[in-house]
Amino acid sequence: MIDKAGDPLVTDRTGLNAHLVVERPAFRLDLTVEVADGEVVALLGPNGAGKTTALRALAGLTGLTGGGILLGGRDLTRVPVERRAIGMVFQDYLLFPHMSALDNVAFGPRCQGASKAQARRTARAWLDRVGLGEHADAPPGRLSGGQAQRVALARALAVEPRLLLLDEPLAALDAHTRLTVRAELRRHLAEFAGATVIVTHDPLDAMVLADRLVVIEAGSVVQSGTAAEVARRPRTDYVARLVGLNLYRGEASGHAVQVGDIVFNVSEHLAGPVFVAFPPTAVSLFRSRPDGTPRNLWEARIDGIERHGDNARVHLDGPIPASADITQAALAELDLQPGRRIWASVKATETHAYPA
Ligand SMILES: Nc1ncnc2c1ncn2[C@@H]1O[C@H](COP(=O)(O)OP(=O)(O)OP(=O)(O)O)[C@@H](O)[C@H]1O
Repeated sequence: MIDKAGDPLVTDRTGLNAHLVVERPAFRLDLTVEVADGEVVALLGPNGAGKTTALRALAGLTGLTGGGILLGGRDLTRVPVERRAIGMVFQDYLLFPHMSALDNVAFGPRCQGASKAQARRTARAWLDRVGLGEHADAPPGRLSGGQAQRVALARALAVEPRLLLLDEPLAALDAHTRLTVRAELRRHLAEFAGATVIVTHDPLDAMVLADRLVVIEAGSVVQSGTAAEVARRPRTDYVARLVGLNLYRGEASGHAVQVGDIVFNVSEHLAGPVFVAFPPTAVSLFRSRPDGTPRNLWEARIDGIERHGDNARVHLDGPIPASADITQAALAELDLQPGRRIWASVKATETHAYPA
């Protein structure tokens, strides 16, 4: 079978099915990304995890050293960038500075063989859709950050791609613009029929824009699922910090979990290797050792304090690293200072344990 683009249709699969292997001297990316038509998947991960490399490999800008890419059943692995039916939005938008917004958007359809008039009609329709019809003649230099982002999105969508790739699409915007543009982008993504992959550092962008998260660390997928699934059962320190939880590996025996020298009482009944997670708000701090059970209790050293409005996050080191959220009033009352020793405890009902 041959599809419209003249390439062999190798399967009847829909959406994106990719196994990306990119080997470099000091880095190896090896991950599988599956995205259904109409689905938005966010690739999240720390610096250097391989997010951009994965996106560039999907686009054909970085060659694969193994694996392959199917898009709508077509094998794209050896198809050159310009024939991939892919739309891309980069962090800094990469608009052509000497062309008007309209010509920037018309560029893709033109490259696909549309007549000049037809390409401009398509571009105008897209600029109207993103609310920029009135700025069609403006060069990128006369657009605000939010407007340039919308032109970049219109340009990516004007080629009617089957796959949309967004690399930190909101990173260049100030906080206020980001809020509105994020909401608009979500609306456009909901209307887009193809598969979308978005790379972001920002958990909020990921949660608002994506149906599913794929967390990458050191070139591999460490966790994937909906934001709620990932947040509920983080499997690495990075994910735990992302969702604001304290996370430890331990050994469970019934309701007790041994984490180093500390025993946590947990509500779950488990055996063998487990994770124990609890939010910083579940940690209580005391100047002297509180009476009662020695479980869920440890002596720590204050490593640092961050103040946020009425609250403070206290970073603890000692037998286990942990964060505690307390009120500014409690901070003053306990006279907490970096370097000071303190007792920390956490309620069993606020810990959550699950198999590792
Ligand atoms: N062109 C290149 N040549 C060689 N190594 C590269 C190249 N680009 C990236 N790398 C390396 O590949 C690894 C993955 O980089 P990549 O940019 O994909 O990570 P990332 O997750 O997008 O990070 P960031 O969030 O910092 O953008 C890093 O170790 C990086 O130093």
